[in-house]
Amino acid sequence: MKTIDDLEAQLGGLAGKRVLVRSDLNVPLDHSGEQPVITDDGRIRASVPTLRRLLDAGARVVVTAHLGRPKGAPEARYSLAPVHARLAELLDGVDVAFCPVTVGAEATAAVADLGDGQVLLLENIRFNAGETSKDEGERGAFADELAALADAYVSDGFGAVHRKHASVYDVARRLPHAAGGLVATEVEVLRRLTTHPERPYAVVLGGSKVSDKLGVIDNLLGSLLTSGDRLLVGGGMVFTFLAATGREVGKSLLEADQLDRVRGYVQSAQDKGVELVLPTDVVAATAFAADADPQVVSADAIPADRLGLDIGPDSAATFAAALADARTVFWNGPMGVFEMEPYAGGTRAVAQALVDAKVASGAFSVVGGGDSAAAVRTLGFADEQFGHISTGGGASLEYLEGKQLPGLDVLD
Ligand SMILES: Nc1ncnc2c1ncn2[C@@H]1O[C@H](COP(=O)(O)OP(=O)(O)O)[C@@H](O)[C@H]1O
Ligand SMILES: O=C(OP(=O)(O)O)[C@H](O)COP(=O)(O)O
Repeated sequence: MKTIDDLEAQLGGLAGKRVLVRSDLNVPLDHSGEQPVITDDGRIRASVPTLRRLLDAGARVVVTAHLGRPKGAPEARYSLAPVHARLAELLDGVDVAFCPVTVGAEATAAVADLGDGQVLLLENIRFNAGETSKDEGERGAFADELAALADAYVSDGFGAVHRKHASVYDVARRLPHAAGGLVATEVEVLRRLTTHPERPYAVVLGGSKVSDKLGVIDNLLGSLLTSGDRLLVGGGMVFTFLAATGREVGKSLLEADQLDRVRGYVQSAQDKGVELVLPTDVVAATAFAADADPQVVSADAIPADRLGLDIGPDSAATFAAALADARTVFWNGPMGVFEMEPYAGGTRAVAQALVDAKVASGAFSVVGGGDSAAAVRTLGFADEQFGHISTGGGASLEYLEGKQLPGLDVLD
């Protein structure tokens, strides 16, 4: 992949050049108060070194990013305005402007107003249907508009490189381009996770993007994980596993159309000698709320009127034991709704197990994903206690599967 140094050489310097940077600024926001509050600014902080590198070279930096999953039209709760405020604080001493649209006359004028060494953050790129469109023509037309804003493109939004989206993929085909420092660092870690990894290898999966992440298991079992390795499943996706193995899951998250597929995974893990570790107990509540009478119940007997919001204490101990002697661990997706204290125990226990495995046996432990990174930080762990905290969950998983990632392929 070409670096920013290569791009600089190719363009004869970056001073005065308009550089479009795709960052991943998809940070968790707490909307319970009057103003949204960023609960973990890790992705914004991770974007800063590449921006500084470009600003130091005298570039005019246009940043584009998404927040959440709006449906191709503006929605106030997904505005990047709070992210702009934090980015401006982190880029102390730099002029950081915000444009309330992504493309068109207003964006063009805002870019024209940029001076050397200044930054413009464009509003959530997913407010435009062209960004995520499956129609190549529609996506391409939007990418043309984006490309018209800049002289060069830097891909630094590692968390989104598995998406074939206009700002991740198509725009790189239209402008001189390079990988930013964050993408380069993340790819190095992924290479270490896939090239002669020390075993036992453990992958821990959880979170709520169930349909996205269930799909990766097939390939993980076929490629990365071998006999003696472990796959631990918690979070929202576990209920599809419990249901697939004949258990009632009450009102828990369930992907009913994936049951056959998941039965296949269970069989495949058995055939390959990969230990599949599922929870034996669950913290179940009457509603998706902290005060909804959380109770520990057996995973075999989740009451019909309850939903599972965390793995239970016995499961947490089993998960920790399965991680204790692992030499390589990749973890994506919280074990429960860690944002509410009654459902944070499983995530805390898994985080502690990763920390312990690093101390006890020098395990290489990687935590990936926006919410997973937020979870370990808000639960009081420090980045240094892990081998690496990755800004990408789904992106890392797809790489581990051996898949081609559109946003990386296009940079080669
Ligand atoms: N049992 C569960 N039911 C519903 N949501 C869950 C459950 N367990 C975890 N979650 C939620 O999953 C979210 C994170 O999922 P995801 O986006 O897949 O992770 P990441 O951003 O780390 O890749 C968290 O906000 C958490 O509250
Ligand atoms: O949060 C993200 O991914 P992650 O939850 O897998 O870490 C990225 O910003 C990608 O977002 P998307 O999964 O809505 O495309």
